[in-house]
Amino acid sequence: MKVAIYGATGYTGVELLRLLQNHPKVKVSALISQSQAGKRLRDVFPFFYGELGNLTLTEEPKEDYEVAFLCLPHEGSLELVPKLLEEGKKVIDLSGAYRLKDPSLYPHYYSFEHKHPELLEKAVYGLPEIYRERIKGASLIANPGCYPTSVLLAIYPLLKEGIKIEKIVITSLSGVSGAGRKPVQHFHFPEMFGDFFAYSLEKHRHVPEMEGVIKDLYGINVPLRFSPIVVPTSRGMLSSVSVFCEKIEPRELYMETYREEPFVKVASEPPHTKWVVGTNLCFVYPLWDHRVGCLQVVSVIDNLGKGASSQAIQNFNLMMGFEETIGLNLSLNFP
Ligand SMILES: NC(=O)C1=CN([C@@H]2O[C@H](COP(=O)(O)OP(=O)(O)OC[C@H]3O[C@@H](n4cnc5c(N)ncnc54)[C@H](OP(=O)(O)O)[C@@H]3O)[C@@H](O)[C@H]2O)C=CC1
Ligand SMILES: CC(=O)N[C@@H](CCC(=O)OP(=O)(O)O)C(=O)O
Repeated sequence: MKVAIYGATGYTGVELLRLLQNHPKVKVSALISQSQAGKRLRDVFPFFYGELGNLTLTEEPKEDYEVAFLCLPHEGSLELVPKLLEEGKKVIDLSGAYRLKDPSLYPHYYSFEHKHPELLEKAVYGLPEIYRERIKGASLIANPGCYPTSVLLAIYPLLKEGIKIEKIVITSLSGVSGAGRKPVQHFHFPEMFGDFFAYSLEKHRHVPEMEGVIKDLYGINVPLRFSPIVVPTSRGMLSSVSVFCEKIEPRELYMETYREEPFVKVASEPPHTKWVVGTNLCFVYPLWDHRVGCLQVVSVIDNLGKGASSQAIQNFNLMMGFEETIGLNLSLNFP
């Protein structure tokens, strides 16, 4: 299966290439790059060698291919998706440009008018543990954001079971690679090293993304309080999700929900990000707090893995009718 990567030199693009190198059904046939066009991949990233390293980055694809992975800023994907679909390509978009169903949310949360609202209905939200069947028939996948992946997997058993929920309070910690490769002053090494801080407390585009899935599964809106925090590590994400809900004994429900899932594991102690970095795994750890009377769920993922590129490959496998786990049997670096 020939694939093209758009935005090949960004963080999610490079991670995708790292993983696709070992995918037995994939041949990367086009690497699209604006900033590095004309160079070989190995000239930009010496750790890619062999056939892949010798591929030249180009502004437009030179060879035909069947599936496009878009590792672009939201605005870039917004423009490109309709064109690729018209050409008959299947598209996996890692940006947020097609994640929300309601186009009227885009000006507020993304600062642009959505020019292709008809495609929002067509796009399938690519969280396999929830939408596996829809993904299999899709031609456009909106790959989820990293925070929503960690949070939705932490609460999915409750939504599926119809547990009565009053409100959800989320605190999520992310490594700096979540912000992408483009330099920004407050992520500059001397400022970020030894520092961590909350941001976007009043408005983050992942709130309507999570709310949309909750409404779809659960039928009603649930108030969400979301606090993202960036910490001075490169990769990894930990979400602590407090769910004010009817009293439950969560362990069996979580074990039952995820028993057959290859990538979601129920931990028996609070999980670490070092358990997942470099992999497509998510660990969830549910705990009923008898004192406050709420459920706390801690989840960990790699923001560039299950939060982006390896999840995109899981979606690709499903879309193409391959076994869901191929190319994703990944080992991590511990410690
Ligand atoms: N980082 C993360 O943890 C996650 C990111 N995402 C989403 O995935 C997408 C890619 O993210 P990520 O790889 O981190 O981003 P990066 O900033 O690291 O890379 C994006 C790449 O897109 C290309 N590009 C094309 N046009 C532009 C432009 N106008 N401005 C900047 N870059 C441009 C560039 O590559 P080139 O020059 O080669 O064309 C750039 O390196 C984004 O939409 C992001 O929101 C989703 C989940 C997690
Ligand atoms: C640390 C950091 O800045 N993280 C990013 C999340 C990246 C991600 O998942 O995002 P998209 O929705 O952009 O695809 C942020 O909060 O904007």
